[in-house]
Amino acid sequence: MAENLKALAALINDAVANIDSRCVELESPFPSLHTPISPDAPPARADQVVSDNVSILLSAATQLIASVKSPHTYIFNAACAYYLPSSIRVATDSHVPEILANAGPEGMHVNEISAKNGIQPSKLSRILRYLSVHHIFREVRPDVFALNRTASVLNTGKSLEEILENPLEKHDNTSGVAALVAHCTDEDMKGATYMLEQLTDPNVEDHDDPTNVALSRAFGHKGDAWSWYELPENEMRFKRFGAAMKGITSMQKPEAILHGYDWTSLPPNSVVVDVGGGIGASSLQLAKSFPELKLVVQDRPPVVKEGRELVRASTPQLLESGRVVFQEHDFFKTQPVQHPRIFLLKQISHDWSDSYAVRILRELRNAAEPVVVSPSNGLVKSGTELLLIDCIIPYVCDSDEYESSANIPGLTKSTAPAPLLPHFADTDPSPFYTDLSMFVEFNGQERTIGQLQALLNQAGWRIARVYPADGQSSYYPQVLAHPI
Ligand SMILES: C[S@@+](CC[C@H](N)C(=O)[O-])C[C@H]1O[C@@H](n2cnc3c(N)ncnc32)[C@H](O)[C@@H]1O
Repeated sequence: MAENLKALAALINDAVANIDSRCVELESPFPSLHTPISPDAPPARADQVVSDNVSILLSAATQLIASVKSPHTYIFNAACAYYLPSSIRVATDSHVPEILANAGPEGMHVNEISAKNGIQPSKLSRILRYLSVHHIFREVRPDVFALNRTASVLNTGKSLEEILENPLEKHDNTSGVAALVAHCTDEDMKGATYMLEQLTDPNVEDHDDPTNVALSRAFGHKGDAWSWYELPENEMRFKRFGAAMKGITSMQKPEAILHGYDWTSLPPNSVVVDVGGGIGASSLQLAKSFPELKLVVQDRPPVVKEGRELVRASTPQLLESGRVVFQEHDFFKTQPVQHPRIFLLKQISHDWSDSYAVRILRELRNAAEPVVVSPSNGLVKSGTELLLIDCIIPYVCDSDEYESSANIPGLTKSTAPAPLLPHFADTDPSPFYTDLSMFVEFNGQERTIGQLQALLNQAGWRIARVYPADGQSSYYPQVLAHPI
C-alpha cells in the first residue's frame, strides 16, 4: 500500500549510507547545517560519489515530502511561499548576515541587531524566526539569532560600517551570491507577481516583444529590462545585476566554465569573443586559467564601462597587456570581430524569444569561419566554434527527445532511478524558475534540447556536441555548435 513511500525511503537510506561511507573514506565530514561555510572547509560535497548520492537523496526526500504532507497543507505552504523571498530580502538588504558574521554560534539578540540596522525588533524577530523555520538562520534562544550554513552565503564579507559608508558598492568584489539573491527577491519577484496580468492582457499583441514584459508592467516602465536597469534611479540595481551574474558563476564550481569544452585544445593567441559577456565573469576565469588566450568581452556601453573599471581595480595587468579587451557592441548589429576561434554566448539566448535569439545567432554565423576538422584525430584544426551556455530544460516525464537527439554526442539520458522524476528535476528546480524569470524580465526562455537544436539550425549552426551539467547546477551544460 505504501510501496512508493517504501521505495523512496529505501533510496534515501541507501544514499545516506553511501554518502557516509564516502565521507569516511575521504576523511571529510559532511558539513553541518549549523556551521557557516568556510572557504577552507574540506570539499566533501564536491566529490562525485557524494554529489551523485546527494541528487538521489534530495529528489527522493522532495517527493517523499510531497507524498506525505496533506495536499491542503502542501498547496497552502506553496501558495504562501512568497513570504520566503520577501523575508530573505529584508534580512539581506538590512545587512543581517554581515551583522551576525562575528556573533558566532551564540548569536545576537534581535534588539542588538535592530540597534545596528534600524529595523523594528518586534518585526525583525518574526521575519528571522520564519526564515529559521526554513533553516535559513537559527534561533538559538528566544529572539537570539545566529548565522547558520545557508544564511552564511548571504554574507558579502564586508563590515556593516563599510557597507553603510558605500551602499552602492556593497556587492563590488564579492562572490555576487548576495547580489543574486537581492536581485531575485526584488525586481524579479515583483515582476513575477504580474505573470497572469501580462498573459491575459488583451492589449498585449506580441508576447515575444522584449519591451513589453511583466517586469516593466510591475515598474510602469516603457521599454525593455536593459533600458530600465540603465535609468538613473536604478543605479544600485544596475550595479547589483552585474554582480548577480558573477554570483551565478560563483555558485557553481570555481572551474564551471572549464567544465566541458577542452580549452587546452586551442592554439596560443586564439581569440575568444564573450558576446554579451557582462562584467567579464567568465572571461576573467578563462584569462586566469589560460594565459595564452585573448578575450574580447562585448556588451552594452554602461556594462562595458563597469566591467573595465572593476578589472582595472582588481587585475589591471589583464587590460594593460591587451589579453582582455572590453568592447562596446550591440549583438543585433554586424559583429566587429570576424573569424574568431570561439564565440562564447553564456546566458544570452535565454534572454530572448526565438525571433530575437535567431537574429543574434545569425550575426555570429555571418562572422564565423567554417570549421576544418583534422581527418586523423577528428579534432577541429581551424574555424569558428560557438559555445552556447544556458540551462537545458528537460521534460518532467519520459520523452523521446533524448532518443531522437541520440546523434548529438554527449547528450545523456536520465539516470534517475524510479520513482524519481526524470533528470532529477526536483533536486534543483533552478532551471525551471530561471526559465520563468526569463519570461518575466525579457519574454525570453530556457529551452529543451530540441528547441535549442531548431533555433541554432535556423541561424545556420548545427550542434556538434553537448557537455552535460550535473544534477545540482554546479556547472551549466554547454552546447558546442559549428557553422552549417
Ligand atoms: C544575463 S547577462 C549575461 C552576462 C554574461 N554572459 C554572464 O554569463 O555573466 C546578459 C547580458 O547581455 C547584455 N546585453 C543585453 N542586450 C545587449 C545587446 N543588444 N548587445 C550586447 N549586449 C547586450 C546585458 O547588458 C547583460 O550583460
